[in-house]
Amino acid sequence: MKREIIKRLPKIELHCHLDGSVRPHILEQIAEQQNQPLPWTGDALKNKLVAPEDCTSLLEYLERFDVVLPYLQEESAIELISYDLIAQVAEENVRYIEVRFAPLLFNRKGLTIEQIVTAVVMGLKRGEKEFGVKANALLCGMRHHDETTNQSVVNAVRQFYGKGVVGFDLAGDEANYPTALFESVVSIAKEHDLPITLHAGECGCPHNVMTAIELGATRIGHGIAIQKDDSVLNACLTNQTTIEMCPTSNFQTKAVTELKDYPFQKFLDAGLNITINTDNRTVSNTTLTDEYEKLANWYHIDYACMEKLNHNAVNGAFTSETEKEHLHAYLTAGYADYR
Ligand SMILES: O=c1[nH]cnc2c1ncn2[C@@H]1O[C@H](CO)[C@@H](O)[C@H]1O
Ligand SMILES: [Zn+2]
Repeated sequence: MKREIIKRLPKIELHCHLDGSVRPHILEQIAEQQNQPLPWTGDALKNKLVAPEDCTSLLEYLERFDVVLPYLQEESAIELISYDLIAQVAEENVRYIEVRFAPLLFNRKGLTIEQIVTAVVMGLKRGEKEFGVKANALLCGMRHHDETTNQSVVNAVRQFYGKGVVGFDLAGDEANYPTALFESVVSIAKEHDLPITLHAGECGCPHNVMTAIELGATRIGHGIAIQKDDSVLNACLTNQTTIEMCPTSNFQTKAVTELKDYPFQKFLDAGLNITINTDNRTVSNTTLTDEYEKLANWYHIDYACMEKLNHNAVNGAFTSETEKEHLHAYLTAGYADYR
């Protein structure tokens, strides 16, 4: 399987964090504009932004975000990284992307949640117009934030729903903040019929996935721990839950440590609606092309399988039925010569 072909084939991405996908040269540009030059350049800067080779946990992985966040507190910077993410994915023919971020990590200098969300949506729309990639935003509550703070994120999803924002997510430290703690916050999203995808099953706990489904999530971020409990796997099958797998990230965060324990083939054979994603392009030092290339090397998947994974992503996407029809048709045409 040729990398150039994988790169060129149409792709859909459902799980990509904005703040984990800031290219080093863009961060340098922002730092200069803000008169807070970075203390590192070149490889030293990259090493600060990318999760370490010997990363031991999700918490250690998440420490990487501390480097970029101080620079993402102004509207122009937020707009620029959003636009640049679309530029990045256009290069590898991602046709539709859902970009997620936690608005209340960008308010250290006093920006309101409306200003923050508007800046992201403007950047995504500018990218959409220039590169022809459809982009929608997902707003993340953070597990370490209090209930009132996370409720204001759900309110922002309501306010911006259909105006560039398409759903709610919960990100952050799953091991110390299990999904059940967020019942009331997620219920508000559910009561208002807002689409929900939750990070769950990234830290060894299958019951977090079960709780997420019970609370109304139709998609699960990572879901690796589903392999530990057949009742959870069956619940995912019954509910046709979409699973957003992120192979590189899953090894870095130690959701798995050995290839033999990675559940891609198991999930595929079981008939789960799995999709492939980058999670964080910079922190995980990856692209969607890299992720598919890894799967091709590890599992010898063919182009037809890649096409199926992308159709799964369209089915799980939080977009209109008309848009989904267009995306399915685009995929079908794009893979026609490679089945
Ligand atoms: O794999 C992950 N699991 C849980 N949380 C994550 C992951 N990647 C990024 N974030 C968290 O989501 C926030 C909003 O984008 C990031 O700031 C990071 O803290
Ligand atoms: Zn994630």
